Amino acid sequence: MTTMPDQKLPPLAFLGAGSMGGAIAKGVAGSGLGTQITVTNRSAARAEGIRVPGIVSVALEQAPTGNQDAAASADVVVVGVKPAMVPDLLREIAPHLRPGTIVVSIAAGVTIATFEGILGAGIPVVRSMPNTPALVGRAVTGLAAGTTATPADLAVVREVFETVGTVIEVPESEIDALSTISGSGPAYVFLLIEKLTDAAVGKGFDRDAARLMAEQTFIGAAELLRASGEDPVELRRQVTSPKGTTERAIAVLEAARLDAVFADATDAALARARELAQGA
Ligand SMILES: NC(=O)C1=CN([C@@H]2O[C@H](COP(=O)(O)OP(=O)(O)OC[C@H]3O[C@@H](n4cnc5c(N)ncnc54)[C@H](OP(=O)(O)O)[C@@H]3O)[C@@H](O)[C@H]2O)C=CC1
Ligand SMILES: O=C(O)[C@@H]1CCC=N1
Repeated sequence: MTTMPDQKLPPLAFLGAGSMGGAIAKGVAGSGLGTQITVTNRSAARAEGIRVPGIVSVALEQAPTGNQDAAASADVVVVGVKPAMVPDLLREIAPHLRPGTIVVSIAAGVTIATFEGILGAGIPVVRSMPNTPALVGRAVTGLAAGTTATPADLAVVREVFETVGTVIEVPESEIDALSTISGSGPAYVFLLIEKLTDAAVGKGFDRDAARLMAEQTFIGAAELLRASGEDPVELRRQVTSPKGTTERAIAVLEAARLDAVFADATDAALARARELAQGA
């Protein structure tokens, strides 16, 4: 480790600055914990979008050895490209990693065995599954240690992800299932907001008013859940006046078997993670 005395985190490299890699990098940079963060990205346009204080952003269009250089100078390298691109990227950086450099996966489906098979025994691997609220310090990240990652390696990666939210350590066998809940979860929430907004438009509100009602209701409910520490079942009960209006709406939602819908949706995500593991 080459952590400077005034730095809380080791030097980090993020290879691939898309929705997820970019959100973590920006979230870590915004956390105020001084560290060296290098981010690479294939296109200059997206590299430009990540050029914020605390981040050195490198576009491969302009610096073709950017991944190799970033990998060589970091203690923790986060691989942020699409699952299908992971093997090629690992083969590209493997000769340039210093022994002991921790390589962190954020890729859906791709196994630790795939990482370790390409990187070799001297490179500890940690598999993670974050989510995009990392950008605002509210991620949920699952972490699973590879076969040669030590507790100290895992602790370093935990520290990085704790700067952008909550960390849950799980065995690798549970990472895909966790991904179907928290990895994909923000998309489910945004879909529900979209649908509630559409319902408001259907009641005659203009789209701006509809969005305000739907979005602020979600944000307010989430904040109430967080601040109260109450069970969501109890908070729902408090809204649902006996013989009132909410009771009727909830009855319709329950009749639509939301439990089965969510079970099916998360099963579909799990099946896709297993396809991705096969390189599909
Ligand atoms: N999106 C999410 O909510 C989550 C995503 N993940 C995982 O994160 C990974 C990335 O997904 P996501 O962020 O959605 O995808 P994006 O397409 O948004 O990001 C991938 C980024 O990688 C860049 N890139 C492609 N090839 C290279 C390369 N060789 N070197 C450097 N950069 C490269 C792309 O650049 P350009 O577009 O400029 O060509 C792009 O900006 C995936 O493995 C996914 O499974 C995990 C949890 C949640
Ligand atoms: O959709 C995906 O494949 C990634 C993994 C979890 C969230 N986004």
